[in-house]
Amino acid sequence: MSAVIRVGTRGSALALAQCEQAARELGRAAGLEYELVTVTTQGDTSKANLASLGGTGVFATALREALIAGDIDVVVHSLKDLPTAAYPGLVIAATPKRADARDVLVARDGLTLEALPAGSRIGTGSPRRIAELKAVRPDLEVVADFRGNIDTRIGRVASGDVDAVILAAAGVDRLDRAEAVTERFALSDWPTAPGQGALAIEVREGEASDLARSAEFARALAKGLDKVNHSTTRATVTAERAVLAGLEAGCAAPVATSAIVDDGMLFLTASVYATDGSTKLTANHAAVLDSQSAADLLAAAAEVSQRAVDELLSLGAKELA
Ligand SMILES: NCc1[nH]cc(CCC(=O)O)c1CC(=O)O
Repeated sequence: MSAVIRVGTRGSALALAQCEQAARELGRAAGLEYELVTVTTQGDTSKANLASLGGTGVFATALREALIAGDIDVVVHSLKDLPTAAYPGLVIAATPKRADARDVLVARDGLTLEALPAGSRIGTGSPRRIAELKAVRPDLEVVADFRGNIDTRIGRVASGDVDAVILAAAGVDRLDRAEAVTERFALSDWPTAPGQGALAIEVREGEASDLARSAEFARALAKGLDKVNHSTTRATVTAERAVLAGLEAGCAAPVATSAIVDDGMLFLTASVYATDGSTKLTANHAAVLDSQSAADLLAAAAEVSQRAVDELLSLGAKELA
């Protein structure tokens, strides 16, 4: 079959690298060729601080509009940047196997967070990372007006502009910059953003619509999406995002959640921070998995996230987030 899957992506180096990898897997699984289609989003062009843009969907909206219009067949998103609210007419059809969900430190002279001298300047604009940092090292100085792509951010350490930056391991690894990392923070004491390190492949709902190019193409694409979906990743990110939705918080909120599947159980840790790091509320929950079936995993995800939301709300998360 000669049909080509048109895969929409942002144009940043990271977006292109991760999209290329996901598209290659999807093409192979579907038995179809693929091409990348770059779409510029508001998050790419705006100079404003991401938190002040409202956070929700600044990277996703233009891609989603192109998908609805039928200009592309699928979109590869960083799941972390996708608002939790459903987008009418679109569904997340696959979440490929997640990369490293941790945050990392890139510091001068090989330093760890503990070894950085008091007063060191740390670059990050993420309210979650600022709150987590202030909770453990209130003596460091946060440089919060800090944007730019991953190479730029790492470059600001090399140039001495800041002493360290905090980044997502997945982004650094995907861009082959792991050599710059001086510490990877354990998820158990430094949980990260819901969905961090995971990709979401989004499609139009009910691909039988007249936008689909042929029934045969739609069937091959659906089969490929099913194959690249990783059910453990799907369950863990579903649990994490359900916490964010349950707290009615956005992706810029100081909410950190990390779920893992280990030893026949699904574990979830969820924390809500006061922006200044002075208060941290944490809920830890686990559910036993009867089997590793997709349905079982999703049932466990729903259960642990509901329990975490209930606990965080009863602890007063609404007043903090
Ligand atoms: N908010 C920007 C963003 N969106 C996804 C990633 C990294 C890759 C990922 O989490 O999948 C990053 C960069 C960062 O937070 O350091």
